[in-house]
Amino acid sequence: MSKVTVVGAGNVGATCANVLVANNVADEVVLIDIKEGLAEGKTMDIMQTANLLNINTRMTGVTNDYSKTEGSDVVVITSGIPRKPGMTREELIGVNAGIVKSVTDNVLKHSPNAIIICVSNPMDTMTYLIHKTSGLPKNRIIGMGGALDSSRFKYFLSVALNANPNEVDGMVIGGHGDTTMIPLTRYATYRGIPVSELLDKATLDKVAADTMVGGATLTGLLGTSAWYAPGAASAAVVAAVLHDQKRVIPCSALVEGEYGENDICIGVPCLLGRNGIEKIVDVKLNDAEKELFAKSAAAVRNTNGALASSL
Ligand SMILES: NC(=O)c1ccc[n+]([C@@H]2O[C@H](COP(=O)([O-])OP(=O)(O)OC[C@H]3O[C@@H](n4cnc5c(N)ncnc54)[C@H](O)[C@@H]3O)[C@@H](O)[C@H]2O)c1
Ligand SMILES: O=C(O)C[C@H](O)C(=O)O
Repeated sequence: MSKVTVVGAGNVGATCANVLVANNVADEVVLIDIKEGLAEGKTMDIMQTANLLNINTRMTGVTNDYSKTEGSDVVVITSGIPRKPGMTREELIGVNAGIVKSVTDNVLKHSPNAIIICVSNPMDTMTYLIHKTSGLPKNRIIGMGGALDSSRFKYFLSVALNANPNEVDGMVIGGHGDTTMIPLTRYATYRGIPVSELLDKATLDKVAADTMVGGATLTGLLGTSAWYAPGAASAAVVAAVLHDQKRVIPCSALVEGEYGENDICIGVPCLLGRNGIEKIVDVKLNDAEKELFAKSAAAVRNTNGALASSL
C-alpha cells in the first residue's frame, strides 16, 4: 500500500493531487488544508472524475486533521502564499517560513518515515529550513523546482525548434529564482543533436531568458503564480520516488561539497528512487557555468540569511 499526502489544497496542491490520482500513482492520496472544507471539496470534485478517467486511487480530503495522513510514504508541501505580479518569490519568506515549519512538524508526527517534497516558495530556502529544523537525513528532503524549470526550458526549446516537446532534452540547475536559474543550454539536445547546431545564439539566449522568468511571466498573465506545470512537476517527482524510477531530475538538495558548495539547498541533478535523493549527479560545468553556479549559490545563501528568526 502506498500513500501520499499533499499539504495545501490550493492551485498547486490540488493539481498535484489530481495528476497523482488521474495516473494512479499511489494507492491512497490525502489532501489536507487549513481552510475549512477546501480539501474535502476539491477531493469530491476530483473523485467525481473517477469513472470518467478510470481512477483506482482512494482519495481523502481533510481540514487540518493530520491523523488522516498517518503512515504516508511521501508528503508534498505546497502550503503557503503564492506571489502576485511584480513580486519576487523571496518576498514570500516571512509568511511561508512559519507555515512550512509548522506543517513539517505536524507531518512528521504522523509519518516519521516519509520523504518530504517541498514546493512552497522561496523553495530552496524552505527546503533548507526543513533540513535545519526536522533532523531528517538529507536524502529524504527534496525541493521541487528544477523539474518545473527544466520542463519550461524544454517547452521554450520545442517552440523555437517547432518540435515535439517530448523529443527535446535539457536541464535547469541552480536556484529556483528569476535570476538564479541556470538553463544548461550547452547540454540541451533535440533527438540527441545539440540544440546549438540547430538554433542561433540569439534564439538560444532568448529561450534561456524566457525560462528563467517563466514563473514571473505566468504570474503577470494569471494574477497569481502558475499551477498546472508546477502540480504536474511535483507529481512527477512523487512518482520517481514512489516507483523507484531512478530518474535524474534536477531538484533542490543539500550540497556538501558537490558543485563546490556547502550548507545550502540548491538545484542539482538528482538520481531519485525509493530512498529519495539517492545520488547527486556530477555534470561537468565549464568555467562560465561554474561562475553562474557560484553566483546562484551566493544569492540562495543570502536569502537563507532571512531565516535566522525561524531556526
Ligand atoms: N517550487 C515551485 O516550483 C513552485 C511552483 C508553483 C508554486 N509554488 C509555491 O507553492 C505555494 C502554493 O502556491 P498555490 O498557487 O497553490 O497557492 P494557493 O494560495 O492556491 O494555495 C495555498 C494553500 O495553502 C493553504 N495553507 C496555508 N497555510 C496552511 C497550513 N498551515 N496548513 C495547510 N494548508 C495551508 C491555503 O489555505 C491554500 O489553500 C506558493 O508558495 C507558491 O509560491 C512553488
Ligand atoms: O513563479 C512563482 O512564484 C511560482 C513558481 O515558483 C513557478 O515557477 O511557477
